[in-house]
Amino acid sequence: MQLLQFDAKVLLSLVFLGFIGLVARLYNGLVAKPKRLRSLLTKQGINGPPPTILLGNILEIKKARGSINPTSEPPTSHNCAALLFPFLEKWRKLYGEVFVFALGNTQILYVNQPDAVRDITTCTSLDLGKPTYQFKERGPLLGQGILTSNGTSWVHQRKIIAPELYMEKVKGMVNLITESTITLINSWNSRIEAEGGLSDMKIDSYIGSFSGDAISRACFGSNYSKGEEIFQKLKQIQEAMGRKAFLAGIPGMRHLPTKSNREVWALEKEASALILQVVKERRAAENEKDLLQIILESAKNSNLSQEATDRFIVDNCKNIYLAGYETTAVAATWCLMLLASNQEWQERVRAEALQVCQGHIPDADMVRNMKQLTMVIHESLRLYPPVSVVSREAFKDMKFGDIHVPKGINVWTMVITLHTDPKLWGPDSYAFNPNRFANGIKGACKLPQLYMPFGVGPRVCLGQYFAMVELKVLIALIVSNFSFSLSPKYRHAPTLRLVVEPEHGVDLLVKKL
Ligand code: HEM
Repeated sequence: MQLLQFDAKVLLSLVFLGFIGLVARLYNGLVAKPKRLRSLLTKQGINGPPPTILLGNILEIKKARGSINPTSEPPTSHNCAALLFPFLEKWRKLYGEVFVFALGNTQILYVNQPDAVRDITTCTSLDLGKPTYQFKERGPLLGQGILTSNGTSWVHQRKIIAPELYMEKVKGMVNLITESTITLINSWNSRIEAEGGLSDMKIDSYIGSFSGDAISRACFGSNYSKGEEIFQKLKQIQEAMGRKAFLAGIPGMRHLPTKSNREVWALEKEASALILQVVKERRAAENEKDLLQIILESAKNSNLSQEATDRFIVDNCKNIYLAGYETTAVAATWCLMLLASNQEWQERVRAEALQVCQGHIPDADMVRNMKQLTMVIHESLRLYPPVSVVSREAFKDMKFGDIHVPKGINVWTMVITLHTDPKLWGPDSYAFNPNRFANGIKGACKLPQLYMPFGVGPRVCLGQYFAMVELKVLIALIVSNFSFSLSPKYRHAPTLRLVVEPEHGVDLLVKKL
């Protein structure tokens, strides 16, 4: 009995120690392993001063992000890098434009040194590609479409999709985009009328619906309402994945049939089934020339098995949605926030839109002629770039200038930091001043290649023309129909989810003109 009691105590202690060990392992999995990183880099023979190896502690990062104090004042300084990445900004001041740190098991080379940024972002070697850890984490959401693939598979997909989003093709889509915008204008009109001429509204869901509608029309043509259903499913997958984010970081957890994993898998199945249903209907009709049709035809011509063809179609539809929906929606939302807090620019953009469009719905030529609006959009994308970090993984040892990039390391270029660096943009780099773009991007920045809201090089955004036209049509029609200012409800708190977005949304006081 005595022995048994002792055994029970020992057993309990062992269980307890095991539990502590497990917690420590999990925690350790979330923080850096500097020793391993140091030996990895020393083996690669890095020249010059040794890189700084830091403990990228996820808990510290979370704490720093949580300490942002939202304010109701209209923002006058827009230093998003300091708000969103305080730890990286601190290290940058201490260690310069190139250093190494680790985030969990991922080793990251921070590179914001201009020549190295140029060499890395424009590198055409297939040995430098999209980080593979992202596919693992976001597998159900992205699959293996153009956004996540590398090597010859990426080359193949890019060749098919890119020509469909060239400027010439996008010009033919202006009418689709105006249809989506008019839906938004009508719903704002009804709401303002119902609320007695002035509405205090959170604009995010309206802008999100606009962006989803526009991309649905471009992708699925006449089946766009089905496109919206698919798109709702993708949003649900994204939300469900957000809920299980913590567990997803634990090795092996992604594949276990936990409740949250099962939810994601079920949603993924439903989204795939919906996409394939549209494809089936389409095969019967075969008279459309939208993005889905192009993807379909190319899949048909590439001798893939039925299963591989289906996967190719489903993954690329998902990728185009995900690449094009939230990015454009937040870009438009930030731009409207900036116009609401800078009345002078709102009036300038309105005067230009009214003069260029003369009461007509904007067409491709009118869109091209709105110079003030282009300057405002450039400035808005400079201060609030939806994609704040561009990342790559080296698939073999590489060298850029005197920077050695060991195989397996991830390279981060901080777009958000480059966009507001006073050395590149002058002393007013944190201020909203669209005038800096009066002579184009070259006139605005000392090193114009470092202005990269759409990325640069071989993986530059395929949807940049489409996105610019969307933004221009939307803003031009909004300023032509309404005047708006920031609501007292607005709390300025940029936050980083998949993209840089307003944590509490954007509230505007909107009046009909
Ligand atoms: C304001 C809106 C947008 C912004 C700021 C944006 C930004 C970006 C950036 C920075 C990249 C490059 C990432 C890298 O180099 O790793 C990218 C890639 C991409 N974007 Fe966009 N994007 C926008 C809208 C769109 C739209 C509307 C579409 C589709 C219609 C789209 C489709 C894509 C695709 C397919 C890629 C992947 C290209 C590749 O990897 O080869 N984007 N985007």
